[in-house]
Amino acid sequence: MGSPQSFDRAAALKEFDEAKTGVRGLVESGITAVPAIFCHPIPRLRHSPLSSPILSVPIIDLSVPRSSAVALATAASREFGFFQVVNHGIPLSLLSRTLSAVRSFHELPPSVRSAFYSRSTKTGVNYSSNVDLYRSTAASWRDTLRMVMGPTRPDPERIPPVCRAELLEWDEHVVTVGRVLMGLLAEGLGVDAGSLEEATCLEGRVMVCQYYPPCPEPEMTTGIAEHTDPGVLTVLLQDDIGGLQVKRDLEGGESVWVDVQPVPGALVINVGDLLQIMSNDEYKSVEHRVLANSNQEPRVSIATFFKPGDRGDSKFYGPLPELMLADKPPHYRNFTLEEFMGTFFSKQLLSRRLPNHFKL
Ligand SMILES: O=C(O)CCC(=O)C(=O)O
Ligand SMILES: [Fe+2]
Repeated sequence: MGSPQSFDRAAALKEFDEAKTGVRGLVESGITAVPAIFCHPIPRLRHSPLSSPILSVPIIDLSVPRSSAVALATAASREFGFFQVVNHGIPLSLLSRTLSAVRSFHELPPSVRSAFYSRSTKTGVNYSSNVDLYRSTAASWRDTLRMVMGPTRPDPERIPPVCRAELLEWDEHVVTVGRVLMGLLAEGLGVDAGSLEEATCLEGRVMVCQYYPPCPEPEMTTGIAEHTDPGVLTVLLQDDIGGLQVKRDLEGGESVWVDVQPVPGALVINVGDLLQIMSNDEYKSVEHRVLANSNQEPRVSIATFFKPGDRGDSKFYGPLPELMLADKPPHYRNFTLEEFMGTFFSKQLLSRRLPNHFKL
């Protein structure tokens, strides 16, 4: 039995969820304070302008000679776990068109967008607020349209018409960039450039179209709580609002948050937990978060999480076998993708250090 307080919270979560219009719906209703279910009890997890102005995430020009691109992407993945890329080959007009289409979806009239609202991922497309709503200590100021784009795409009819063409086109371009990046990062490990693609890492794709409405009390909550991404690699398109921060460890055990400054035309790339494991800790999957939006305008971002498409129960993942040839002991045991993702979904975003579950 829960205490009266926890009963109230459960009821409030249910009421919010059943309205089916997300955080945007609260803002549309004219609220001027952040409801209790979003208030973070731990001040350090709230919005805090503690970012370091002197550190920044590396920006890599993909039009440099390949050997330089390998060296830069590899160094950034080892040290930061995050970098931005420019001259990636995706037409710049598509970046803004895709972001606007996603914004249009989240700003559809409540009765139209609520038809897509669901916690079920069965159809491969669902709109909801807070993937971990019923598991987290505090909800975050964000709504999400989520699509499983691979290994098989959803029935296009399931994708909201207002952003359908743009997201399907976006997915194609993201795969092209993903292939380039996985090639660079595999080469940087000293294994065959096609190793990650051969491990089907381009095939499994989940696209999340995030919408961070303006928040009346941004210091009370978060846009997305600190977490690492479970997959292999994340390709993120963000608009010009800002708020994404990456944790950077300093010498002496301290850490600071570093802003991922919006750079026009750039994509943000980060290493996920599976790539940290497959690279046997050569590359780092790093904690990041998004502050609750303190601007007047909403923030929009689109993340594609790449993960292996091969999910058979006889297919095991772990440190790349080619890496183990060089007499290095593996840091992780092998596991199936089902076991890996099961561990991911059993946790709230905040508490996960997924690779630790598989450490030897
Ligand atoms: O919106 C962003 O900038 C980041 C979102 C994110 O980290 C995620 O969806 O995993
Ligand atoms: Fe993330």
